Amino acid sequence: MAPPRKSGGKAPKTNHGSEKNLKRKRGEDSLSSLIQRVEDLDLKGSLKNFADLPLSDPTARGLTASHYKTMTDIQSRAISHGLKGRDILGAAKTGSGKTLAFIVPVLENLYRRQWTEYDGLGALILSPTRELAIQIFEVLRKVGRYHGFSAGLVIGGRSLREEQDRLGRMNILVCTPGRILQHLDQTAMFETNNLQLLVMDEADRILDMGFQHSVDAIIDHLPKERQTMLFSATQTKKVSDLARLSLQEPEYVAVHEAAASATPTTLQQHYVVTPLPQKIDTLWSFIRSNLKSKTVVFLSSGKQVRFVYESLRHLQPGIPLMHLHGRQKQGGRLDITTKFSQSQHAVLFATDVVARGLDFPAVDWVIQMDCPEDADTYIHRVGRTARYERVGRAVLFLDPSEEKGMLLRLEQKKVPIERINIKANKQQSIKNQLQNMCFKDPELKYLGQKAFISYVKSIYVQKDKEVFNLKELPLEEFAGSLGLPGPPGDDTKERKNASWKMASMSSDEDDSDAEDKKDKKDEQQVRTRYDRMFERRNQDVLAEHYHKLINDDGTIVATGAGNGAGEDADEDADFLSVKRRFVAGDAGLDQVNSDSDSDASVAKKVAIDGQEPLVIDSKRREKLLKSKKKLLKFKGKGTKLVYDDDGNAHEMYEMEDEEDFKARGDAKAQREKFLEGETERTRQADLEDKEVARDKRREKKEKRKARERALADEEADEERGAQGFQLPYIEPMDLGTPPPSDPESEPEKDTRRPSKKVRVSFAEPESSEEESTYKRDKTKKSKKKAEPQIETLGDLEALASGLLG
Ligand SMILES: Nc1ncnc2c1ncn2[C@@H]1O[C@H](COP(=O)(O)OP(=O)(O)OP(=O)(O)O)[C@@H](O)[C@H]1O
Repeated sequence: MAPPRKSGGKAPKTNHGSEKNLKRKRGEDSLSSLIQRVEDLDLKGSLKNFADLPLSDPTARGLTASHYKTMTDIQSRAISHGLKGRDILGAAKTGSGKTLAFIVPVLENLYRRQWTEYDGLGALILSPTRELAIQIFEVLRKVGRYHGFSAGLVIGGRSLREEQDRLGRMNILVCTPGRILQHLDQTAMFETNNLQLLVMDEADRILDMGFQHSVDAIIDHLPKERQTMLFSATQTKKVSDLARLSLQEPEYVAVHEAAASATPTTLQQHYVVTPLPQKIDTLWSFIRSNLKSKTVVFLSSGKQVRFVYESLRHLQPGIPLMHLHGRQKQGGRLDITTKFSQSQHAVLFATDVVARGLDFPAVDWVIQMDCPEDADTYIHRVGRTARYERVGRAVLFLDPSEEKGMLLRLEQKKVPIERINIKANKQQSIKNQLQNMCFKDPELKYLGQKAFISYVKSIYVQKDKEVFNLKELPLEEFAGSLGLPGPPGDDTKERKNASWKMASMSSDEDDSDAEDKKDKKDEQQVRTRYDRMFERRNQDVLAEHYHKLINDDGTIVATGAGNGAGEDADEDADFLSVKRRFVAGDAGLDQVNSDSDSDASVAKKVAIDGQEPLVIDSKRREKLLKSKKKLLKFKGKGTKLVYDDDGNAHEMYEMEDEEDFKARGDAKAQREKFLEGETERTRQADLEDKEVARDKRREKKEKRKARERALADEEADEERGAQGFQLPYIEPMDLGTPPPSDPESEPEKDTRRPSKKVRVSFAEPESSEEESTYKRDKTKKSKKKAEPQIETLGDLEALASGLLG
């Protein structure tokens, strides 16, 4: 931040000028000395503290203010290379401080180039998830607070247009691949020609198949001559990846390569062998015995997460439960992330959307209820605990069929893990409660069915068949453990129970069979409200889907909807496909509105006014039949009627009686009189129309003027904001600001630059009081800067939007 200007009388012009020159000279000297120190930096030497590094004053102050003093291993090794502009492949254990290892070089390398907003985008930092991007942005904001760069967070969730307007002014962007690609393709003002640094956090994830297309397209937009830094706990060294990124003799900085384990030494890792049908009981028992802990539970899909969260929530374990998966709305995801971060005791059920990079403070346990797809995913998941020298514990649940294969994979990756057993007296079964709940609550049962199917699919699509073997899994018992009467679509099981029988009235049954109809009628009489709900909700729907998935012989068939484990794509559309069926009869329109419990999935015929019946075989058609307007087209043209004073209806143009007509006089005279009357009526109508048109023109003009006035006001506001008087997160600053402790040495403003250009900084907004003083007197500058009140990620989002503003 620029130090306060001296108040008081004006200094003589000549003195002022020479003072400025002096300051500029000092600034230039300190910059060239910094550049020299970086050149002289010995890459082999091991530095311990940030203070040992050749860093600019704003970065050094940012680090101190954020309480970073001693460097971690990866920081002391990677930052030196980064400062020298080398390409880096950085690999270090989870929670070991990789974020700072790239943030510091980003800030420093732009600083030494004296980067300003006129130079455009200088650094692009890519993250695979929005949550991680926000976290990186927060670190950047904290450490870079004394710099004058503009920084933005581009992760979607707001309109493209809003972001477009601000993107052109950014020096550093933290973003997710999809969103930035959208801008690169569509935002005219967004130039990357000048880009100096590209960073990929969780690089192996960004470079994998899921992001391949986006990343390749992004790289196409970037200049080849740039510094590239890739970081991950499980780093890629694939030559093909390095070629894709045009890395130039990258420095492989792998801190844990020589270490005995790939995971933090402060992390205790265990596994329990718990057959698939007992997993949920084991989880419940674990939660009940750890009510004073903070735990993350990983599951393989969003549907699993939802079901486990909802069902355990109903059972009220005595600790707050939260859930997070990719299909949730952005705002909700951020709220949960913040809430869990701030919680002391809580359980978060999550998919791998939180497996990488997220730095939740003080997590005690990581439970992997569903086996991770590979050892790398395991390492990232357990990395949510035991971060930066803290202790933590992790437990992996393995079905007996997964034990051998998974342990081998973990051993190959140097993950030390030991078996533990569950104390028999602590194990509780919630099977009966779940069955009860699913019976009473069709929504929950529906979630259970979806969870079951998504789990089966996730196992089926796993690549590592030595670990995942669907045939070995007791699926029937697994369904039972979720509170389901059997695997969705398993008719034999359901037929055992009379109350479930109606559920098997699937689309395969022949309605023309009179016997069958009678049976159904009888059964209908004993059906309960729940029975009807079950039929309506899910049995048929999921049964069909499940049949598509599983052949008669029990083997799995490819459905084309094979999503990867952990993928949360909603297949509801598939589930809800309804077979065409017709019911005889010509029920009236009312039938559409009647209770559709028993035949929601069955097509109906509806006759309208004796016309050819319409077949209702889809929701869309049923909706159509409820729309009066749309139905008109089936009703034929109406006739316009006029009513006399007695309320009798008449045709519009009824023929008059001839005698009556003659009695009124000569036909010619009558015609002329009629014409005269009509001419006068038309003239009057014309006058009225003109009046209305005039009013409309006037109104339009007034609106236009109001718009122009508002625009002019806005421009004036912007103008004021551009001078640092109004917009909250914008403040004019100089690059290369020397320490404020020495106000004399502040380099002068670069007078070559136009004075009204916007400079966006990491600096926090002034307090409102200070701000108003600031506005009143342009010459007085607030001496003190308020610390930002960033308590939640929501605040951070707001700040990010501010920075983008
Ligand atoms: N030099 C340091 N001194 C003190 N704390 C630090 C230091 N560097 C990082 N930390 C803290 O360590 C924690 C983990 O850092 P960070 O998130 O950068 O780890 P990471 O290596 O990126 O982890 P992951 O592999 O899970 O992404 C953070 O809370 C961070 O504030």
